[in-house]
Amino acid sequence: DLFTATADLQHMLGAEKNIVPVINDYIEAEQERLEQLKKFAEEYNTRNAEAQEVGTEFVTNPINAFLLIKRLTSEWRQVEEMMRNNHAHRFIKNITVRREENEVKFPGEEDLSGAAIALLRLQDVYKLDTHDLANGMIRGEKVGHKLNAHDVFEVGRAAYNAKDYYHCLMWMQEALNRLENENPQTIEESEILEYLAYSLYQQGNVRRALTLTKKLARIAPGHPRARGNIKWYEDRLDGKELQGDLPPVVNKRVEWDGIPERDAYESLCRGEEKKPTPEEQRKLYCYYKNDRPFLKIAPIKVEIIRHNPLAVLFKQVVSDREIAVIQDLARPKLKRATVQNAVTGELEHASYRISKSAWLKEMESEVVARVNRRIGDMTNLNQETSEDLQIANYGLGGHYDPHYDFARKEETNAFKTLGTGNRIATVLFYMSQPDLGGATVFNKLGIAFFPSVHDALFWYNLKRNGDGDMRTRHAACPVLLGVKWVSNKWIHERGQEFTRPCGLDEDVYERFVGDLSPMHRPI
Ligand SMILES: O=C(O)CCC(=O)C(=O)O
Ligand SMILES: [Fe+2]
Repeated sequence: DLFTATADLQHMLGAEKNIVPVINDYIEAEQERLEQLKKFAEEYNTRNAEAQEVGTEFVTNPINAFLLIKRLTSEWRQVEEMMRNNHAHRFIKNITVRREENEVKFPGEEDLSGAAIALLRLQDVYKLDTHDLANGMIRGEKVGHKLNAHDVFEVGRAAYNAKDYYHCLMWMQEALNRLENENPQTIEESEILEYLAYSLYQQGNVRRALTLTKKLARIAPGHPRARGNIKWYEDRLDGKELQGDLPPVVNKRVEWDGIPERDAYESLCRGEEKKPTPEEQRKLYCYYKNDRPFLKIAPIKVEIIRHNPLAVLFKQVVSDREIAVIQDLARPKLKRATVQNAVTGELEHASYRISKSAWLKEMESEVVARVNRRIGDMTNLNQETSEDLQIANYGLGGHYDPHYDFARKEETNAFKTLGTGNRIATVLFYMSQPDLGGATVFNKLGIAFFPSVHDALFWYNLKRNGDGDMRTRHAACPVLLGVKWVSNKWIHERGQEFTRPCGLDEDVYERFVGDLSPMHRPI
């Protein structure tokens, strides 16, 4: 699939460019063929005109009779042949071969529905209006093309296929509105009506479903399902509620989609943060970190974002050149991100994590090794047991729903093979800055962090007694506009016995990065 990473989507522009010469060559070949056919027609015409002039006597002449027969047999076969000799297959084959040889990346059905579902996700999270989106508007700005009725219908159809009748209804209604002003129309009204009726029914409005289906039967008398559907909706109504005004359309979003904290998460994505109290604010500060030999000459700027649990931002810790090298190394390796099934322990694709990622080993490049060393200097944590550097590129509406980076007690299979214990801390480098959206949000803490390129966010996932810190539940919000690249380093427990010793009580927390104090001392 292409839609899960913008790095791959960019290849599609090449595919579109490739199509133009193919269509043009095809048109040229066809024009030649049609010219020849025209010549045949002209010849038939002149010869027939002569014959008509002579009249019925024309065929009493054996030579003429022979020629006429020939024209209607062997010559006609030639014409037939030429009519059938459409060159389409040759050109289509050409494109198919190139697709298979992967010279050009072509999106498939999965990409079309993935892109449509991405629009719906963005619409919900960022509260975007269907009509505005269909006009190419995001947050009052024109960012893209206007969609025609067929485009809008296609989005609605993807919602329907995902059994998402809430969005199906909105988009089918919009498709219908658009169709009214179209000339020529890009889709048949009857197609829209069938979907619209069904989603109205699913959203609890059987009477409107029935009314629309009756209209469908009227405008498309031969429709294969209209009659049956009318009967079906009538049966649902069971003769009741047939009189009076049609009930208003109430289109409610499905409340349960597997994310218990959905509303809180989405509002954070929109930047609706819980503001820190003046008291909390007073305790936030920046400092130069120079507690390691290398940092004496190149201190690192640290910004404390919040306390207990501590979250900090390391400022300007990766350069443009390093980012470019890392992206170039990662690009050919990008694979759709997987998530671990909590029950089976298997890795699988999931709609709640849309991105592509790659792992980079230290041996692959001095740049990767250098970044790893820097992480040691940033965090004071032992890097020998860390995972390789993970690079992620988010795709259309790319996101990662709320999750923990550490393995919970019940997830016994996680990280077992590594033998390095749980993920004690996370470093998240921002390697690009999306134009809109794409925040990292901590929904329990009520903070949203909008990517700032070159910086890295850092937090401890485990408490000082080794238990997972449930307050670190976090998510990557969908990218609304632009490109999001991040790079993660997951640091493990093993080897941190001296770099992050256990605290004396369960609530001990760091007041700054690398704070070794064993006591709980609130600030
Ligand atoms: O991309 C982000 O903002 C967060 C990514 C994340 O949480 C993860 O990959 O575990
Ligand atoms: Fe995460």
